[in-house]
Amino acid sequence: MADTATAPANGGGPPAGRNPAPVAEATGITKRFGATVALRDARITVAAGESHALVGRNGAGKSTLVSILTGLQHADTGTLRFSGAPAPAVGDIDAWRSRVACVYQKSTIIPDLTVAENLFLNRQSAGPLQPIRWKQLRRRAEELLGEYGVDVDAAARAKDLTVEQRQFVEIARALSFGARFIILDEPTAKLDARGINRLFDKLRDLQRQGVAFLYISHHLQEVYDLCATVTVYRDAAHILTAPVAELGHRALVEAMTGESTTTAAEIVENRGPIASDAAELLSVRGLTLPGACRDLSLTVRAGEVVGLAGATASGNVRVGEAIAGLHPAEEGTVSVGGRGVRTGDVPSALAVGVGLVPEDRHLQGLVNNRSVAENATLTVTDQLGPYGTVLPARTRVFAQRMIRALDIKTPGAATPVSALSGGNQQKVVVARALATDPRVLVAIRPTNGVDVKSKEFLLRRIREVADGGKAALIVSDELDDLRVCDRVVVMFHGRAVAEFDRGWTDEQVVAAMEGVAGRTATSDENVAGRTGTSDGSAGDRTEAPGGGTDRTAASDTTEEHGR
Ligand SMILES: Nc1ncnc2c1ncn2[C@@H]1O[C@H](COP(=O)(O)OP(=O)(O)OP(=O)(O)O)[C@@H](O)[C@H]1O
Repeated sequence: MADTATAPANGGGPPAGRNPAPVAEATGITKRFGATVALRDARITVAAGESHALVGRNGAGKSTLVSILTGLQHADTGTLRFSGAPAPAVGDIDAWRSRVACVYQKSTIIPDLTVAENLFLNRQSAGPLQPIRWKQLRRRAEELLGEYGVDVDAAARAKDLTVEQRQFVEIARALSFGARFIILDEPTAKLDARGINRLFDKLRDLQRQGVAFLYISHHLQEVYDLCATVTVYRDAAHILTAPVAELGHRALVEAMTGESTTTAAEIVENRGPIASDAAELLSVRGLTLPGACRDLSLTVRAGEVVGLAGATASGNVRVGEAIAGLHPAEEGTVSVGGRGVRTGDVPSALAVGVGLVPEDRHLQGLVNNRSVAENATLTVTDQLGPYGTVLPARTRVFAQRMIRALDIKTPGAATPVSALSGGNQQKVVVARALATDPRVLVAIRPTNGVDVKSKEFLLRRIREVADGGKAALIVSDELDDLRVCDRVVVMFHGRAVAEFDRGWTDEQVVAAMEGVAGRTATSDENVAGRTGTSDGSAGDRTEAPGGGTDRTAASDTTEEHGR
C-alpha cells in the first residue's frame, strides 16, 4: 500500500525561515523499570512543523518515551533538547509545558469544571492573592478557542463535551502555554470516522501554523494519511526513521514486528460458508434499549463470527453490552442456546455462557492495582479452589496458561496489571473473557490499542472460539475487526440497516455505517435476511450499496484501510 502512499500535501517539513533546530531531539535514551528495559539507547528527532509518527508493537517503549519527552519520567541515560536548548529541570512544570504537551487517549481535563476553568487551571487570576475575574476568564477562553478555531462554548461543563471537543480543548490549552510541539498518543481510539476526519483537519491546520506533532497510533493508515516521517521502535530500541512516502505498508509492518505478518482478510481466506443447519446460539429478538436501539433482531450460529458495525451513535456498543446483561431492555428478548437472559442482569448472562470483552478496559475491564493473574482470573474464581476459596498456586497456573495462550508481554503473573503496556492490558481483558470458555463471546472493539501483530493474534483467537462450535459477536467500527467475520450487520441510529456476507468492500460497509445504506435500502425497518424481523421471520436481505459483493475488491483494499 505505501507504494502508492503519498506525503501529506503540506509536506511536513519546517516552514521556511524558522528556527532549523528540531523542536525535540532525544538521543541515547535508556530507561529501566526493575528488570524491564523499556528503552535501550533510543532516539528520536522531530523537526519544527513536522508531522512525525512513532509506531511499534505493544510494549515497544512508545509511552515510556512520551513520559520522558513530557518530563513525567527521567531517563536513566541520554540527552533531551527542545529547539536546541537542554530540557528544563525536573519539576519545572511551566517550562515543560511551554515546550511540549501530550493529548492522551484518556482525557486529562476535569469534568466538573467549565471549559474556561480547564483552560486556565492554576492561572485563573493575575497573581496568588488576586481575585478571579470570571467574566475576564471566560473572555480569554473564548479568544483562545477562537484563535485556534475550536468551536466549543467556554462556559460549558467539560463533562458535557464529546471526546473530540475535549481533545480540541486540550490542544488549545497546550498551545496557550506556548508549546509548538504536541504529542498525540492514540488520539483516535475513541473517535468515529467523522471525528477522525475533523481531528485530522484541525491538525493539518495547526501544522500550517508551524506546530509539530508526534503522532502515536496502531492504525497504520492514519500514519500514511497524516504524517510525513515515521520512526519505528521495536523491543525498546530505535529501528528506523524514514519518510512515510518511501516506506511501503509491508516494510513498515516488518520493521515493527521483525517478520512478515498476515492481514485480517487472510485469516478468513478460503473459508467456506457456515453450515445452514448450524444451531442458532445467540438470538436477539425485537430488542429495544432506551436511547440506543429499537426493535432489533440478530442471530449468531454455532461456528459463526458476526460483526455488529456502527459509528459512535449507532447503538451497537449498547446492544453488545445488553447481551452481556449490562442494560435492561424496554422490550425484546436475548437468549443463548434457547435459554433466556434476564436483560440488565450480568449473573444471568454469565450463567447461560456469555463472555464479554468490554469497550473501555480502564473503566470496565481491569482492577489496576491487582496482578495480571488476579485480573485474568476474575471471572473464574469458582474454579480456583474448593468451597469458595481461591488458591494462589492454582490462580498462578491458570494465569500462566493465559499469558502463554495470548502472548501477553509481562515479567510475570504477579506483576500489577498497571505496569503493562496498553496493548498487553487489552490482552488481559480478552484473556479474562475467554477464561470462562463462553458459548457466546461478545467482544467490543477487541483490538483497541493493540499492535498490528497482536491484532492478528487476537482476531485469530476469536475465530478459534467460533471454530470450536461457539458463537462470537464482534462489536466494532474497525474494518480489520470486521474482516474476520462471516457476516457483518451494520447499525445506524439504533437500527440494523444493512448486512453483508464475506467479500464486502470497505466503501460498502463505511457507507452503511454513515447511514447511506439505511436511507436507500431499509429506511425504517429492521434489516432482514439472517438478522430476521422482530417476529423472527426472514425478510429480504439488504442490497449492499454499490451492489453485490466483491471479494477481490475487499482483499485488494485490505492494506489500504486501517479502519
Ligand atoms: N511503570 C512501569 N513499571 C514497570 N514496567 C513498566 C512501567 N511502564 C512501562 N513498563 C514496561 O516497559 C515496557 C514498555 O512499555 P510502554 O508502555 O512504553 O510500551 P508501548 O510501546 O507504549 O506499548 P502500547 O502500544 O501497548 O501502549 C513494557 O514492557 C512495560 O511493561
